[in-house]
Amino acid sequence: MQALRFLLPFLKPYKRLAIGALICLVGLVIFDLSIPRLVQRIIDQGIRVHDQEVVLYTGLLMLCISLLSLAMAVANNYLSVKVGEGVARDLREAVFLQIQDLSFGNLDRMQTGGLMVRLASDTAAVQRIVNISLRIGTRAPLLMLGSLLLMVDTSPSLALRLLPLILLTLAIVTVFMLRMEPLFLMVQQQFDRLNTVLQENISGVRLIKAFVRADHERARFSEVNTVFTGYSIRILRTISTMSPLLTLCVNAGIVLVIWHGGLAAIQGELTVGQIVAFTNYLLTTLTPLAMMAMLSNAWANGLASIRRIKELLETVPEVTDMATGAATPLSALGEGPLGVSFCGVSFRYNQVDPAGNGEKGEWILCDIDLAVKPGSTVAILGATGAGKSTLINLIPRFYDVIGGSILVNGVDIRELRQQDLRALIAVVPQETILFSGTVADNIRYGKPGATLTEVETAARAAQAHDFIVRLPERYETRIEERGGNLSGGQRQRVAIARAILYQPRLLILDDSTSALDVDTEARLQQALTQLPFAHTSLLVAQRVSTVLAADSIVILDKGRVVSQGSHEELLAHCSIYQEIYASQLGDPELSASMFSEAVQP
Ligand SMILES: Nc1ncnc2c1ncn2[C@@H]1O[C@H](COP(=O)(O)OP(=O)(O)OP(=O)(O)O)[C@@H](O)[C@H]1O
Repeated sequence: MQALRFLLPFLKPYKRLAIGALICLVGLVIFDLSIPRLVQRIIDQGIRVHDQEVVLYTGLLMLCISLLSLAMAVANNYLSVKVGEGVARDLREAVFLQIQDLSFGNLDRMQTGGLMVRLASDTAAVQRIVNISLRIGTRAPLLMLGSLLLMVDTSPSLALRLLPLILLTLAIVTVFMLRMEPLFLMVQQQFDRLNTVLQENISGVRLIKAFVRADHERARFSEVNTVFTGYSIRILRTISTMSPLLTLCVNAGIVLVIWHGGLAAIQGELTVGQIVAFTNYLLTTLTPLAMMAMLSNAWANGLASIRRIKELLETVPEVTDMATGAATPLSALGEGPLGVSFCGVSFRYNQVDPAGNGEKGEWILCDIDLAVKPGSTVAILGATGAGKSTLINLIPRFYDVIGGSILVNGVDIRELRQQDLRALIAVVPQETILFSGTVADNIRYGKPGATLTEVETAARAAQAHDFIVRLPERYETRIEERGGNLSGGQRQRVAIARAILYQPRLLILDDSTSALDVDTEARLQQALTQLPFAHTSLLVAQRVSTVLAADSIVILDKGRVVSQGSHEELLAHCSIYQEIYASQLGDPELSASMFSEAVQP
């Protein structure tokens, strides 16, 4: 019932088509049920009394009904397929949009494989269930009910004798359906796992080869595959036990009808036509029951899919906007580069524990106070795992702070609509993401209307132009999936060009120059200071060379700000900075010249 309630809004736009399909179906059932009655008439009022006219006219009537049945069946199929496809398309879109709407925190807990299954297989399973419901799924119970009534009408005493057998068949089907539902659910879960492993293997195939882990991955896949196959076999075994049992019930029914009916006919209580009609009605009672049991596969599958889609669509994004109208308008931020203030910010992942077992993540950021002046360049330096990416991910509200607040130009970011806030910021993430398409398309991603000159200017600033013009088709060269035909450093520069072209008021580079050589990085840093639009820059880095030219460097250690100042101030007073500096660039004295080179315009 819950599943139906969930599906109703998706069915609403196709109400007329669905009603049309059901009307055809009712017509079809009426025609189906009329045939045995006409057969009875041919036998009793035609063949038995040698009345050719009755045989001829009734035969013709049956032919007309068959043709009408055919037309109804075609119309019913056409309409139900349209409804099923339409509902599936709308569901796919809803799932897709929901995935887009979910916050990073929600997505962290969902596996990509599972989401792909939701989008592809689950929506297809719902399409099947809608399609089936408008066809055989409704036709079968209607036929059964009609046949039962007509059996009683034909011979109440014979119908009464057959009642135990019909109830037994119903019980068998119910037991099998109940047994199969959890099995189908398990099959779907295993299918999710199978997809996840497969997807990880496809995306990580280079790594697997490099570490010679093919055997390990084969074993992992084989394990999931075996479990999946095991459940599938259990389902097939259950179905193959049920089929002969149902056939036995149908055959037993026919024997009972012929036996009791035959005796009644000898005593003149029943006609031959009535026995034939009764046998037909018995078949149209029991056969749909068997069909429904077979369809229980699709039903259970579809219901499990609906449950999973429902769960996904009902997931509340962890980061939400204030109610419409209550959000602060962007105009409150004024013009020009953004200033960012962290006021006592604390954060941990898994603050919302989906399992409800009270386990929450460790604190990743503790009591961060930090001010980034508008128009300045601030670098965040720290060891791996210090919380640098986490810190900058809080600014565009990829995650919401748990303690404290973040202000942008004096406005708490939670008062801004996520879309508005993000439109002011360009983030170059640590892991470069490129889409398949041309180099120019990728650079234009945030500003689709940009001219080629604008694209080139951004690429020059990102130190990408030189390598792009050496590509076979320059800016029109196609980038393969995930940038497979570019080097790591080239990918990073395309991603930086994309952010520059966007002309954000706050530019965040999350360790996105890590694959560049020191010279290229220095040129890039230089170019970033001369961008033709007013902006604030936040640079996350592990390398000291990346942060030398920043106005201010923040040292983050184990989620806390341990020091902040210019390169010279930190070199003089901050022991962690001195250590990082010495480990990466050697003797501070010797490297002083490098610093002056980096900051020279
Ligand atoms: N999505 C996540 N879910 C749970 N924990 C996370 C997540 N992302 C990061 N962490 C944890 O948060 C801590 C800080 O990670 P973060 O990526 O912010 O560090 P970082 O300083 O940027 O490190 P690196 O320089 O290696 O990128 C790590 O212990 C990491 O395991």
